[in-house]
Amino acid sequence: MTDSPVLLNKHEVERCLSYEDLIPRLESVMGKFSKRDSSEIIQPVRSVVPIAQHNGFLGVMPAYLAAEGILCTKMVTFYQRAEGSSLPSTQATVLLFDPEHGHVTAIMDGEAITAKRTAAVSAISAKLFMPALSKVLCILGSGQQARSHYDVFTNVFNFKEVRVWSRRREMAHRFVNDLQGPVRVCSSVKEAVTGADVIVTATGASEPILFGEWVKSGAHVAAVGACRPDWRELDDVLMREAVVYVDSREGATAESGDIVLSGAQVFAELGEVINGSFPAQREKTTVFKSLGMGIQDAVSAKLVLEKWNSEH
Ligand SMILES: NC(=O)C1=CN([C@@H]2O[C@H](COP(=O)(O)OP(=O)(O)OC[C@H]3O[C@@H](n4cnc5c(N)ncnc54)[C@H](O)[C@@H]3O)[C@@H](O)[C@H]2O)C=CC1
Ligand SMILES: O=C(O)C1=NCCCC1
Repeated sequence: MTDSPVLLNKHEVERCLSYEDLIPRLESVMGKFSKRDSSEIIQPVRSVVPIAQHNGFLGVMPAYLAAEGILCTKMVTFYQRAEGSSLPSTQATVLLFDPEHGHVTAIMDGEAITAKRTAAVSAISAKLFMPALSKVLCILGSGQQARSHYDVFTNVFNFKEVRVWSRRREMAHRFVNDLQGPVRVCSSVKEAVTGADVIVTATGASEPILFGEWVKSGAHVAAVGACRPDWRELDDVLMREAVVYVDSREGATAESGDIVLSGAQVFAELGEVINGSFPAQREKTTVFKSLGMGIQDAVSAKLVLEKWNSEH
């Protein structure tokens, strides 16, 4: 008879997951993933089931990390909601298994994991690719990802100015009112991104909202939205002129409209830069196209369980 799985809600998961612990684990696992050693890591591309009647998708994201003894899957739904809807667009549950015997050891909220690990990975990309002496951060969008990106970027870096743009100005003001530090609300994407050193795109857009002609040469773009092969956040000019990094080449080819439809070449995976097999071209305009990976959820969930176990 095995023990019942530990059940952790969003509040507990949030409390048990710090960026300080998360960032080094994500760097390590993404470096290992990019070595493509299947005796160490197995992570297929996400399976996606469209729910066309309701503008949604179900994604299933399994991963096995043999050396760390982590067997995990996340189930995530993402829905294109009407502006101002009280329901989150991204909802998720993460299961951890005992890899030796196959039973479930923990069932936890995946919303907090998704928000934090995605923002932490973008922060890793910024650490590698943003211009030296970056002063201005710009966030496009005002939802869950915008908030987690604001939290980690202002924690890890020292920006002099933070700007936010959201489709409805009122939502940008609501976002800013919840924060401690000063943030400038901008009325257009062009105004928000002009002169910015780092731009985070975290919207539900399916057509380009960020145009290369507005982006300062040498800026770094962490592109988090547009996770379907026919969705875009960035235009062709930006995609073709920038040096493009991705989290996973297979994921990007299967899921990123910004890459597939622009015909942009992927220069390297983030893990390949972490490993030293490809350079970080910090002096050029760079795009990190993030789609999200099961291994990121797996190491995050393990951290949460370790912390929780240490307290009980
Ligand atoms: N790369 C990754 O690992 C992950 C990516 N995502 C993606 O990140 C994006 C943001 O996710 P959440 O913050 O959870 O969603 P959310 O619903 O909390 O926020 C979405 C934001 O996008 C804005 N928006 C929606 N449609 C828009 C449009 N057509 N044009 C401009 N702005 C628009 C909304 O006003 C809101 O500010 C989504 O595309 C989601 O699929 C989410 C989780 C992980
Ligand atoms: O990695 C994830 O988790 C997600 N990626 C894209 C969209 C929703 C969730």
